[in-house]
Amino acid sequence: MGQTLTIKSATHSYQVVMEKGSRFRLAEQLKQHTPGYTKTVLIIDKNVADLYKEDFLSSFAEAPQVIEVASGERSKSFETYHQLVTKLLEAGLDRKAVVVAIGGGVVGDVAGFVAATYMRGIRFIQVPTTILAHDSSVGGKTGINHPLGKNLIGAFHAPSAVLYDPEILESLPEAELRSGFAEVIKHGLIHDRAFYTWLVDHIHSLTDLHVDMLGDLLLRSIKVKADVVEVDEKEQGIRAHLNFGHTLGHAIEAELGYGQLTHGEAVAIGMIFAMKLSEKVLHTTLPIDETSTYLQRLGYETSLRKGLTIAGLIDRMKLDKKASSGNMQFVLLSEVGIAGLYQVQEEVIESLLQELIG
Ligand SMILES: NC(=O)c1ccc[n+]([C@@H]2O[C@H](COP(=O)([O-])OP(=O)(O)OC[C@H]3O[C@@H](n4cnc5c(N)ncnc54)[C@H](O)[C@@H]3O)[C@@H](O)[C@H]2O)c1
Ligand SMILES: O=C(O)C(=O)C[C@@H](O)[C@H](O)[C@H](O)COP(=O)(O)O
Ligand SMILES: [Zn+2]
Repeated sequence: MGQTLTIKSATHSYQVVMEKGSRFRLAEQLKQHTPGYTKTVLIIDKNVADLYKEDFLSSFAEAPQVIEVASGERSKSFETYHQLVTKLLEAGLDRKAVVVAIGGGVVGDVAGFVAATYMRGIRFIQVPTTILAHDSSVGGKTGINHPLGKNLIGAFHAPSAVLYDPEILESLPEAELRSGFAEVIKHGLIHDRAFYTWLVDHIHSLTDLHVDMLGDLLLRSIKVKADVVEVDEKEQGIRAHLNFGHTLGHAIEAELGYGQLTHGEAVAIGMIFAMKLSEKVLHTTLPIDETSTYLQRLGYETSLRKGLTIAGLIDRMKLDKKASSGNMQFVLLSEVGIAGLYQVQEEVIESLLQELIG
C-alpha cells in the first residue's frame, strides 16, 4: 500500500501516497480519493506521456481523455491555460469532474490553476513525476507565469490527493535531479537542521538519489512543507519561509528567459545570496562555505551568470509577491533551521549583488 502522509488544508484533508508501481493503479486511486466523480481528464507532460502514458491508462476499463502539454517552463502560460480550459469545456466536464495533473511542477501548476478556476473550481489530483514536484504538488499553490514575473497569476487550490510513484523518477535526467534536489536542501535549511546535515553527510552525488531511498527522502522533505502549509496555507505568515532563495531565484528565471536555467538551479543561487544577506542583515554566522561547496560539488552554479544586470534583477524583485509597497522582502536565516521574513534596503541588496556578479 506504500507510505502515506495526511495533509490538512482549510477545505479538506488529503493524502500524499508514496507507492512504487502505483501508476498501474490510477483508476482505483481516483475512485478512492475523489468519490462520486463524473468524468476525468488526464493532463500530462509530453515527455512523461511518451514514457508512461500507457502505464497510467492501463487500469481504466474505458480510457479517459488525455491532454498532452508541451514540456518546459514556457507551458506555464496564458496560452496553455486557455487551451486547456477550452479542451475541458469541449470534453463536457461538469463540476463533479476531476482533473489529473501528471508531470512535474509545470504541469502541476498550470493544470492545478485550470482546476482552481474551471467553473470556479473542480477537484484535481497531483501525480508528481519529478523530484521537484514533491514541493509543487503539496500545499495548493497553482498558477502560471507572466512575462513580467514568475507565478504572478494563480490561486490557492488544494489537491484531493498527491499520488507519487517513485519508480517514475528513475527516468529523470541529471539536470532535473539537480533542480528538484535544491528544494530538498531548502527544506532542510529553513526548517530542519538535522535533515540538512544528513543530506550533506549522505548525498555526495546526484547518483546517490536512487529509487530505493527517494521515497523516504522525499517524504521527509514533504513533512517540512506540510508542517508549514498546515499552519499557514494562504501565506499570511510563515509560509513565506518556503520562499527561501526564491526572491532572487525567480528574478533570475524571468531575466534569463523562462527555461534557460531550471527552477531549482536558480533557487540554489538565490539561497547562497540569501545566506550572505542573512549574515549582513542579521549579524549571524552561517555555514555559507559548506553549503556553497556542497552545491558546487553537486553541479550547481552559485554565482550570477553573465548578462544579468543588477538593475534588471532589482526591478524583478520589486514585483515579487512578498514585496510590500515596492519594498523588497527576503527570507533570511538566523541559523540553519530557523527562517524569518525581513524587509531589506535596496542599497544592501545592490552591493551584495555586485559581489555575486564579481
Ligand atoms: N506550486 C508550488 O508550490 C511550486 C513549488 C516548487 C516549484 N514550482 C514550480 O515548478 C516548476 C518546476 O517543476 P519541475 O522542476 O518539475 O519542472 P518540469 O515540470 O518542467 O519538469 C522538468 C522536466 O522533466 C521532464 N520530466 C518530468 N517527469 C519526468 C520523468 N519522470 N522522467 C523523465 N522526464 C521527466 C519534463 O518533461 C521536463 O522536461 C516551476 O515552474 C516552479 O515555479 C511550484
Ligand atoms: O509553497 C510555497 O509557498 C513555496 O514558496 C514553494 C516554492 O518552492 C515554489 O517555487 C512556489 O511556487 C513559489 O511560490 P511563489 O508564491 O513565490 O510564486
Ligand atoms: Zn520553488
